[in-house]
Amino acid sequence: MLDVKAINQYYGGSHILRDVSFTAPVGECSVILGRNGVGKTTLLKCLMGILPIKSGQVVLDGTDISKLTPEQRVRAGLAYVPQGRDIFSTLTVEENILIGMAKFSHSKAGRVPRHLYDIFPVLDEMKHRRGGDLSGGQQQQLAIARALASEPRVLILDEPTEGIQPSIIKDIGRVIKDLGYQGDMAIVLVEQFYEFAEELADNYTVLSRGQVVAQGAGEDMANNRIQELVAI
Ligand SMILES: Nc1ncnc2c1ncn2[C@@H]1O[C@H](COP(=O)(O)OP(=O)(O)OP(=O)(O)O)[C@@H](O)[C@H]1O
Repeated sequence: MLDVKAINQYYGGSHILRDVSFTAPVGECSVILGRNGVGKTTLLKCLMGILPIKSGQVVLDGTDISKLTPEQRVRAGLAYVPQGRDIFSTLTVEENILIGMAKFSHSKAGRVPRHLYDIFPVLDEMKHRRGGDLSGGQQQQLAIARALASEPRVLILDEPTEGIQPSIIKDIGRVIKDLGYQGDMAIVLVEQFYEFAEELADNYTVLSRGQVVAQGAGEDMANNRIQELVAI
């Protein structure tokens, strides 16, 4: 379980995140919603240690990881699929996935586990192609496979549907749902595509101007009119 406790973050003098707290239980998809610029990506970067926090705590399975470097957090069990995907375009699909396994010993880190290609068959077909030659949707699948290759306890996804065609959005939704059902990782999903978020959410947190303004169970999102809070 990931426990985020009263995080505060600043860019220079601008107070971007204000006492943001939420819990992401294992086996659940925890959705973070909010309009453009409210601080969602900043929050994820703080969870990963890419940006420092001024105060608050990030607690993974009871251990405070707030002071760890991003690399140490990956070793501790966090995996991050950034907005824009950050695929290495000159490396092959297989090499991109292997980068996600860098935390493992040499013997294990050299081969892509079969189940990742079973989850994303298109990556198996294209494993010798360069990452840069893939479509946007295929790159998103590759970025998720690379994150899963580290066998995370917490999978953190920043807008995985952005710029992706509907058929691949469906595939990605199915994968996220299945990962939740497996029950061995917590999923944190930042998403602007409301219907996709509502479909997957076990619980939700809405941010506005860096603050939590609504929180609850995914099944209550419609009744609580959450879409109105995030409509652009
Ligand atoms: N490096 C930076 N320096 C200064 N301000 C920044 C920086 N990065 C982001 N900001 C500002 O911080 C605020 C939060 O940005 P952030 O990218 O976290 O929002 P977001 O909710 O993820 O938005 P989007 O949905 O557009 O990705 C915005 O006002 C943004 O302009």
